[in-house]
Amino acid sequence: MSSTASELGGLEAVTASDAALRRFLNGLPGVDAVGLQARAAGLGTRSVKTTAKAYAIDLAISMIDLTTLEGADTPGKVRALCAKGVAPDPTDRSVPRVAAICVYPDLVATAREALAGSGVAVASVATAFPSGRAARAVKLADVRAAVAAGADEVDMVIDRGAFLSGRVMEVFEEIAEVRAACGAAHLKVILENGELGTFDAIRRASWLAMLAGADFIKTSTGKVAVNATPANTLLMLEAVRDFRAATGRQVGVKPAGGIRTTKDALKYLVLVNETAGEDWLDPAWFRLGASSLLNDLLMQRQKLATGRYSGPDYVTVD
Ligand SMILES: O=C[C@H](O)COP(=O)(O)O
Repeated sequence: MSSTASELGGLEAVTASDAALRRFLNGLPGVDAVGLQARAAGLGTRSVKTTAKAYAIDLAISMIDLTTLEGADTPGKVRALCAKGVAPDPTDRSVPRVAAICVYPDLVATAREALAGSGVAVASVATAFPSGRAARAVKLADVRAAVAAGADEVDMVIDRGAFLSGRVMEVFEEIAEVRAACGAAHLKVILENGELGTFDAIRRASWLAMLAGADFIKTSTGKVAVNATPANTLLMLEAVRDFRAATGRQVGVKPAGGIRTTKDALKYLVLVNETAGEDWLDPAWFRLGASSLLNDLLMQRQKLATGRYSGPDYVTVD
C-alpha cells in the first residue's frame, strides 16, 4: 500500500471528526493474513553470514530496552539492571550499551540517578500499564510523574476496550493528550496486539497511533499470552514505511515480549532491513523490548569471538 499525503486528504482532514477517522481507518486495505505469515516465515529463514553476525549482535544489543516490570521490583534490582545496561560485559568494553532501561514510574528516579551521564535512556511504562484501565486523569498523572522523575521515553498502552468497541476518536484523543503530557520525552504507543484479535485491527491501531503523534509503535506489554511475533512486527514495519511515504514523518517500531534468543533478535533485524529498510536499522528507530535477551546475545557474541561458550558465571542471572 502506498498513498501520498494529498491522497489522504492531509492528516488534519482524516482526524477532523469521528466519522472521517473511522472512514479512513476502515478504508485501509485488509491484511492478507496467509501472505503476511508466509512473508514473515520466509524472511525468518534467511541466515545472517558469520561476517555480518558480529555486527548484527552488537546492533541488537544497542537496540535493547532492557526491561524489568515486576511487582517485586526493588531499587536494588533496578540499579543492577542499569549497571548491566551501561556495561553489559564489564570485562569487555567493546560491548555496546543498551538503548534504554525500562521500568515502572515509581522507579524512574532510581534509574535516572544510576544512568546519569551514561547515554542510556530511562524509559517508563505509564497510563495504568499493562491494562490501561483507569480514568484518563489518572493516566495523565502517571505520565507526568514519570516525566517529572526523569523519564526520557514513555511507553503508554492504548485503551483496548475503547478501540475494540469502535470508539477510535476516544483512543486518538487519549494518545494525543499523552503525547502533549510527555513534553520532550519520546512516546511509544503499545497496541497490545495479542488483545486486538485480527491483523486488520493491528493495522488500524498502528495508523491510529501514528496519526495521534506516536514516536514509536510497540507490539505488546509482555504481559499477555501472545506478545511480539514476526508476523505482527512485519505488519507494523509495513505501516511505518507506508506512513512515512504518506506523510514524510518517520515512526519507530518496538517488538516486545518473549524475545529471548539471538536467533529471534536477528530474525527481527532481517525483517526491519527487508521491510522498512536501512533507515530503521538504528536504535533511534527500532528497539527490542526484552528482559532476558541480553544474556543470550552476550553468550553468542563470546562464542563468535572465542569459538566457545563461557562458563555459566559469565552472565548474571536475571
Ligand atoms: O517490554 C518488554 C517486555 O515487558 C519484556 O518481556 P520479556 O520478559 O518477555 O522479555
